[in-house]
Amino acid sequence: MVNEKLGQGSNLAAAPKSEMRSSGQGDVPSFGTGSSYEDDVAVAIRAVTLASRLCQAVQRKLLSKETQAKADKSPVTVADYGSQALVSWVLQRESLVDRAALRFSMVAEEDSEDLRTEDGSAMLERITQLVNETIAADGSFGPVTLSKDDVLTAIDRGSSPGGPDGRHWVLDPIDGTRGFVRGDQYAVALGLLENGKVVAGVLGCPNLPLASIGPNGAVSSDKSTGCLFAASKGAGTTMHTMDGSLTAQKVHVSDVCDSKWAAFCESYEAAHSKQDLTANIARILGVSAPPIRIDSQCKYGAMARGDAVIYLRFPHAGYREKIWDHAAGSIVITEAGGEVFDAAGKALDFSKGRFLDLEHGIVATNSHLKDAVLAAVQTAIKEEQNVPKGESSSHL
Ligand SMILES: Nc1ncnc2c1ncn2[C@@H]1O[C@H](COP(=O)(O)O)[C@@H](OP(=O)(O)O)[C@H]1O
Ligand SMILES: [Mg+2]
Repeated sequence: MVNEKLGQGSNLAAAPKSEMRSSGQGDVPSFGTGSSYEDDVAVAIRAVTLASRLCQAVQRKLLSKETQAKADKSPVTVADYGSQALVSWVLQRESLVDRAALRFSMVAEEDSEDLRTEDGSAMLERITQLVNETIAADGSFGPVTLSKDDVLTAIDRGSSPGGPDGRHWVLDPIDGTRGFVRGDQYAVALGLLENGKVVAGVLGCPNLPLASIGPNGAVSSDKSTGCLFAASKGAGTTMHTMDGSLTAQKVHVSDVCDSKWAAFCESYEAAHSKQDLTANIARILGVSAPPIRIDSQCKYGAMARGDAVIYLRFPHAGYREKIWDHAAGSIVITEAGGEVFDAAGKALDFSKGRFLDLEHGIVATNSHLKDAVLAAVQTAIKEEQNVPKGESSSHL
């Protein structure tokens, strides 16, 4: 639900920080709410926008040689590394004039180990070229060229363990790698933790339609794509167009009170979330709309503007959630008026290091539906536990 205009935007990444702070007639919108994280959000928008451009360029000409398998078999692309290098480089660069310079810490998904091997050297070359092309095309950073070592160093700045104290940037350079490789949805997700709490978050969603992807969205004639969501504690959530061409708007979660009308979203990949369990939760709630299945934290962005009313995520046994998969997305939801919690109804705890420590599953919805959704989740989990192995609880 888009309900309030905030500021003008045209070229988010290209403007110097001083202009980003202004609310005057410059190219870039002020986040403009008097938030104490205004500067952090402005820098994060700049970093995420630049990284998203690199990802867009790679996705356009995705070549099979640009993917390689990680030890855990998930696909990793040149863009994953390039995105992390760029975000890290922008944050570090801005932090040099920032009071937090000495405490710079980033918890990020990738590390450079594979790139430091002989096999990784061609890929490192390509990443360095892409990073430099992206910086040059932006034009606002002056004549700067990163060496391969600079790129490796920037990537490895993401190795912080995080934890309960101090400030930590939390980055997923490409969330939804599978969607990215498939040519579908993905997000560049950057959050900021302060003493274990998420205080700011920016989600770049280059392929997300500006129009709703909810049950009624198909009627829109607006087929343009590319959204960026920005949130900080106490300041709400705004949606910007990725190219900055339209006015940034404040967004709010849906205020649907009857779960019968509440569309829900979930992972596209069945391997990431138990779709028989979520189907049963939907059945208990009386939801009739089919699930909206998309990759990445784009789900959080879409929900923050009301496309879906519920987000359900129930990984298969043994999976441990990482903080970068939810930090930015969770504040985008909570600042848009929603709630994010686990199957016990507890808020997510980002203070435990690189992993989330939670009671099975992640759920988001509005405050009207929290109790009903939580009750349905707990019922469905109990039913699932009573079902003999091999049978689906949704058939009960
Ligand atoms: N077996 C599994 N169960 C749950 N989540 C998984 C998973 N394997 C990978 N993931 C996580 O799911 C994320 C994508 O979320 P979604 O399913 O919402 O698109 C992945 O992010 P990356 O693509 O950044 O690795 C990864 O962290
Ligand atoms: Mg991820």
